[in-house]
Amino acid sequence: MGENKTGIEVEEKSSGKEELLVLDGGFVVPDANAFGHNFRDYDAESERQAGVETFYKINHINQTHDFVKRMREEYGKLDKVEMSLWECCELLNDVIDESDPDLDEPQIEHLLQTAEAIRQDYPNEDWLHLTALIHDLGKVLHHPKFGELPQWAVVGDTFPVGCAFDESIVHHKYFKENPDHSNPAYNTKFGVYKECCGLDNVLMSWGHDDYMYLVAKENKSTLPSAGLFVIRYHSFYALHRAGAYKYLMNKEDEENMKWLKIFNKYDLYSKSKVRIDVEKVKPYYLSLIHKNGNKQHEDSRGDILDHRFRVFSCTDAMQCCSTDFPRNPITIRLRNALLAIVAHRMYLLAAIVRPVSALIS
Ligand SMILES: O[C@H]1[C@H](O)[C@@H](O)[C@H](O)[C@@H](O)[C@H]1O
Ligand SMILES: [Fe+2]
Ligand SMILES: [Fe+2]
Repeated sequence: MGENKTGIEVEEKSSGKEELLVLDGGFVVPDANAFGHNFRDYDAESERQAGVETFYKINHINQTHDFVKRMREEYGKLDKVEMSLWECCELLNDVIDESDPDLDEPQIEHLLQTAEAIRQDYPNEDWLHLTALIHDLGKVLHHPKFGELPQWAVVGDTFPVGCAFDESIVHHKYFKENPDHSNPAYNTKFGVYKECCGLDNVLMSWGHDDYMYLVAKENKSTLPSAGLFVIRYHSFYALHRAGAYKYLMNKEDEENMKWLKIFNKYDLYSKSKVRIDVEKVKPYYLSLIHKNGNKQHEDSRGDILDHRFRVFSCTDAMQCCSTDFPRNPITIRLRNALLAIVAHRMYLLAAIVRPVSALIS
């Protein structure tokens, strides 16, 4: 087992030969996932196969245009609890993604595995490190303290609703039982959309991606547009892997797609049983938050911003961890002093409003 300076350990096969693929820079990926199969093989007989397929069956039956609209309205309210970015990462210690054939580790591992892998090859793109760190934070929707949305409404690949479900979507056959599948308003190529309307105008199946995107947008995130694009579409494999739905994209989407394709390599192939040394890499990610804080101190509106910074400095963020959350039915607002990307500042607010049962009924 070797280790490099970013905290990612490089595993050597017992043969002594490193069966690894080299990507853009120093980051290397194994030729098989942690279970000995190809990555994203949804049919391979593995210990995860049946659970993953059941997940997609329920997901595909329930993700309708109407459901997504209601979830966006409710979760876009962003009210109640405040917490730091790092605290939110730590909540993902309790979340395991049932949709993923390649990973059954707690999601905090995945955030750091992805961010560290990107950092290795793109050391100067700190906005991308931050994007990686937060890209799956929306999975807190499944956390009991967040109302515990069922997995089918939080994780898994995403796809547009309001137009025909493309055959390239994983376990496509289960869409037959989705009411939109037989609704003429929603089951044509364009459905409710116009050609080249831009993905921003397209409703995506509800889950951690769109939720985190809403959080970032609502808080006037200064992440570059490519960062927000990565957050909203990183699970949209039908588009970025299979090339489906391209006719919904506009020029800006096409530009941003270049970064999404880069990001995807690290998001997918960094999944492994090799754990990141959290304590070792934590100072780097906290330093981004500190950097943000220092920027605020320099700001002419110092007093207001100082106050915010005090509240959300790393030290306070840690104290925050012991804070109890409201019980269900809950309305939570999350606020994170977030993301220093040199002169960039962002406040993260998140909301969970009421249990999903109330929304679905
Ligand atoms: O972005 C990923 C991807 O779409 C995986 O296929 C899915 O299993 C995960 O839930 C998600 O975070
Ligand atoms: Fe994701
Ligand atoms: Fe991910």
